[in-house]
Amino acid sequence: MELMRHSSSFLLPTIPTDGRSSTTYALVILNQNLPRFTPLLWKHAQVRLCADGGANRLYDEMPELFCSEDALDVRRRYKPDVIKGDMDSIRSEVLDFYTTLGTKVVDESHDQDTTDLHKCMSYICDFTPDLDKSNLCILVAGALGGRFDHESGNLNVLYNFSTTRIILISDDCLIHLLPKTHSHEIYIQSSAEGPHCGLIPIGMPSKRTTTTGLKWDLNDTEMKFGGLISTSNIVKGEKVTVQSDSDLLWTISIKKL
Ligand SMILES: Nc1ncnc2c1ncn2[C@@H]1O[C@H](COP(=O)(O)OP(=O)(O)OP(=O)(O)O)[C@@H](O)[C@H]1O
Ligand SMILES: Cc1ncc(C[n+]2csc(CCO)c2C)c(N)n1
Repeated sequence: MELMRHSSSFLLPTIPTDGRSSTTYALVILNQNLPRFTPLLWKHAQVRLCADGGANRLYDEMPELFCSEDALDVRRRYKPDVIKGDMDSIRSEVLDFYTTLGTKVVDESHDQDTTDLHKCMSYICDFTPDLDKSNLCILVAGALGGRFDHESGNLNVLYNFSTTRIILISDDCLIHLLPKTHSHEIYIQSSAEGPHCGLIPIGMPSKRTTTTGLKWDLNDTEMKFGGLISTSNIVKGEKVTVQSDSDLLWTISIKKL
């Protein structure tokens, strides 16, 4: 079975080069509290999108993260490449502001069956020919901690685009999918994340999951909703390994620095 490596290097000020081909990051900003480290994610990303009302968050909340600076200067500095969605949440002054700066706007108000995040994923996957997708990782800021229907829709996108690396991020934690097609090595950035973590079998039960590197490791253990799921687990060291017969969600806390 092929090995998949994971590392939250995007939480670090500079991404270490380890000899492997470097990751290309894309950033999607959602309509939910902007995580305090969004400027770091922005710096690492090569393409930046707002999902509809996510543009309001960028416009309103980015200046709050740079409170000693002029708000207009901050807004001009953080100009998204694309705003895409059904455009029922973005305010007209925000749309006008970014359109004038040259942001591309993709109005898909005709599609009322997919979420604005889903629309942004399709854009990154299908309409960014210049983006190197050989090692692409999509960071989604503001994906958790709000309405449960939206949170569930955001999780569903991990399954809709299960062959793409996607990381859902809030101020408190991150979540990504560990596909059953691979065994997984997760390198813990202990200055920025942990120790609390979880392995969640959403979608279907797992008959057998085996881990190393956790305080409560699983050893060919069954996990299912209605039975055992691994919450409030703790990472012990630098590396966690996971192998499972089911897709699992990996979640880990983000440290308040
Ligand atoms: N409260 C929330 N919690 C988590 N994610 C959210 C929340 N609100 C919005 N999002 C995410 O941000 C994206 C854009 O949000 P926006 O408010 O523009 O969506 P919407 O479809 O217009 O919402 P609504 O259901 O209120 O009409 C959504 O597709 C979703 O992924
Ligand atoms: C079964 C079903 N439930 C809800 C919606 C509504 N919906 C889902 S995504 C979306 C767009 C949000 O920007 C809307 C309105 C639907 N179409 N089908």
